[in-house]
Amino acid sequence: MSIEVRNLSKSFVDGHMAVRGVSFELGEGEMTAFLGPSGGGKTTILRMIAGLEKPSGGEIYISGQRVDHLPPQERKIGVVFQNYALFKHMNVFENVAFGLRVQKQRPDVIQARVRELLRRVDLQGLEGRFPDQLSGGQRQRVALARALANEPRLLLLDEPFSAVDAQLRKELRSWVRKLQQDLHITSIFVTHDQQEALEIADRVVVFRQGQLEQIGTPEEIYDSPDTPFVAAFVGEVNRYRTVIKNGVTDLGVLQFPAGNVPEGQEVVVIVRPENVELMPWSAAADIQGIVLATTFLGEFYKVDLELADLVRITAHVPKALGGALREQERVALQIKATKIFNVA
Ligand SMILES: Nc1ncnc2c1ncn2[C@@H]1O[C@H](COP(=O)(O)OP(=O)(O)OP(=O)(O)O)[C@@H](O)[C@H]1O
Repeated sequence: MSIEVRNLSKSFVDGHMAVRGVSFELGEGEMTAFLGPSGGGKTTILRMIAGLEKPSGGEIYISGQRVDHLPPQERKIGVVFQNYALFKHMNVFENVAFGLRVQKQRPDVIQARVRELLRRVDLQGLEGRFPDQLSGGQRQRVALARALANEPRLLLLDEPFSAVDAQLRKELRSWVRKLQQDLHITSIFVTHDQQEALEIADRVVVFRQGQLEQIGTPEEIYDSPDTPFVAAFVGEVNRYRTVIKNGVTDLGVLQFPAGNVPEGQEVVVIVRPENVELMPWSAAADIQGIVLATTFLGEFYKVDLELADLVRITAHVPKALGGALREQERVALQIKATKIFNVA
């Protein structure tokens, strides 16, 4: 089911505008990540879509049907929250069956549906356990099965794995992605972890201070950020503030072509560390630098350098190269600006 939000806003009783005129459209069967720093409005938007919070303004449509006046149970939405929110006094089977019993489904239908869901979330055999007899990851899978029980047309996941450790979180993430694709269910996944958003989603929506900063595929958000904020939030950056002079950025040694940015314009230049290439030193190289520090980060080395004019830059380089670099070593560099933003 597609979902469309038009000019959605929310101010709480204290007058604080948590969401400010947000509009977007998400395609059928897509997994969308809502990404942004704490307080950006992600949870509030999700709760308004679910019907748990009343919008102050704007409209919400699911498959073209306006739903913002409907109570939550009539929206056909499944929700999984970060705190497990299972019924403690019910076993796994009853937790998953809960919504079906409310709907007064026949016992044989309930049996079949719950078994099918527990198979899907890999929890066969644990039907009789109670929530406090399960691991954190198992509990979240029960929560997911429960959210799917009534065949929702939309699945909302609010930081569902934030309470489990990093390794398990990674596993659950790829597992939920596979389940979502198997079921082809339109889903929204709230996270403030950029890695998680890029990995799990077909599309990413970045929020900041209640406003939508950018919407796009993970590649678009990473490679073509619309704002310096998005660039810095979805990856590491070198960031320089300067002006355009003689058709290039006025950064001493870093003279990036200004393109169609006018003379005298103030700009922010963003360079991703992987766009900084290190090569053996040569006196003829346009850009030369000195290695200040190297840090091993598992898949690559982070290398901090100083260039002429005291310009500092960080590079991410392959292991074979990074491991051989020494502090104070001289190197040549090739640097590509990731993006040049005009400062208003
Ligand atoms: N019930 C409430 N009453 C008043 N203010 C609220 C309420 N709920 C949220 N807010 C405020 O609205 C803003 C957005 O909060 P929200 O939880 O939507 O952000 P978020 O992006 O989901 O952040 P987090 O990642 O921390 O959950 C925050 O400034 C928050 O303090």
